[in-house]
Amino acid sequence: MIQTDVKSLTDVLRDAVESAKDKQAPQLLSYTKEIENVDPFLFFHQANQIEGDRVFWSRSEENFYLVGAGDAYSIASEGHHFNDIERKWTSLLSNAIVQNIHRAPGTGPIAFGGFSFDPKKDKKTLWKNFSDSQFRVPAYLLTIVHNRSFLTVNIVARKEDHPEQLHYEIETNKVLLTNSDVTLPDGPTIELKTEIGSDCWKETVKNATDLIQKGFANKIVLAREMRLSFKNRAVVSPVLKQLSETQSNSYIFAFENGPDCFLGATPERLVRIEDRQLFSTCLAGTAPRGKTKEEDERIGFELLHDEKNRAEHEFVVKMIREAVAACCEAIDIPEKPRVYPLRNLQHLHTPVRAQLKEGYSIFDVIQRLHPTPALGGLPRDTSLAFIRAEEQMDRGWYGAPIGWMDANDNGEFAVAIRSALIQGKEATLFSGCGVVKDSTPEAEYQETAIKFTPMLSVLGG
Ligand SMILES: C=C(O[C@H]1C=CC=C(C(=O)O)[C@@H]1O)C(=O)O
Ligand SMILES: [Mg+2]
Repeated sequence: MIQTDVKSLTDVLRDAVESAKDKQAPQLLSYTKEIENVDPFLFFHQANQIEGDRVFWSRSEENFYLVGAGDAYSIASEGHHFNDIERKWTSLLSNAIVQNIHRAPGTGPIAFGGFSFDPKKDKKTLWKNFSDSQFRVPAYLLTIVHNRSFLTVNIVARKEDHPEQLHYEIETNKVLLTNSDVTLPDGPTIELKTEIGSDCWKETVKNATDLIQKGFANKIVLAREMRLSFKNRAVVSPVLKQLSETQSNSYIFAFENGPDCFLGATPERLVRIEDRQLFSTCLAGTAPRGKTKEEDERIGFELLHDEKNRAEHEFVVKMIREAVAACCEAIDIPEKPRVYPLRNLQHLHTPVRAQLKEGYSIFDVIQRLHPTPALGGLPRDTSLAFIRAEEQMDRGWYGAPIGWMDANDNGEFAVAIRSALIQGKEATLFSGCGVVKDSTPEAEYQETAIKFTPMLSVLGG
């Protein structure tokens, strides 16, 4: 990576085109500048007018936002080729010209993307626009961090490009993206709501429970779908804004691929790496929220002491502890979970902290962690084989890692649950639950019903 001194955009564009000519190969240029504060939802909305797809990421408690417009560069593959993606990303960075004096997290060149849950599952047309592994470097990236806004322009310059022309395009797009004189349209209105294969799903839960009781597995996570039809094409920007306003303690994310947009509000962090510190989360075990403070506290207390939910949770802690031990030191995991409240439900939660050992990257951690028994089960192979064979749906990107990484080895991935795939006038919502020996189909059905609500409520439900 060539870090340039402070130069004007015109000058670095000229450098990039010259370099493309010298190398006879495209040259990635990344140029970051602090800008006036911008509303991230308006930026996302306006990004619809820029060629290419959009991405969104936020953690509202931390006032951290990443909003990407257009693709400067993409890396995609069928299958989970973690090493291959990492190699391509590292090689792209090593040849990039970067001007980023601020070096704030999430600024400069970032790769934003995700994975499918299980590349070995038969694919359904629902997910036809998504690859098993797919990352993009947004052409325009808004980063809001510590109450400051930054705009990074990532551009692949080619030998035949004219620096002045590129400059003109960038300036025009910048004006468009940061235009604050727009209002967000309304969210969608539902015409039809269908839960897919509920009876069959309950049957599968029963089969999984039987298998567990016979000792073939400890835990199997099973998911189901709900389909919505809207009156008009759903616009994503107001949905993201509403998610952000209603779902605290969550990551709000969106990844667009042509006419489709996968989005959600997930409470589950898979891994965050910051200055080689690793943070992960064990999240499993669920109960509803109470209507009054007393009822809420009673339900939370019962959840903490409930044998079935504690078992569901412990399988996750055990596996994450082992996975993290393989690539970290100074591991810190509390003995007991605590209650993690969300708007519509509460979970058992155990935070994980560790120090990533030299020679390991965020991809090494993802590869070891995915899928945790919060989405797959235990043992991993047995549960995945069961899901592959018995689950009636294609999870696609639901339940899989989604997130970003920057040029300084920092990054963060969440597990894409509480999510939906919006496709024009339709949306598919996903919800799953951990089946253990004491599970009953009806209780698991109710649990998955509550897990639809974060998405359903912002989609007009
Ligand atoms: C699989 C989902 O949730 C997981 C995460 C937290 C709690 C879970 C549970 O209690 O079953 C699930 O393992 C989902 O929301 O679709
Ligand atoms: Mg559960």
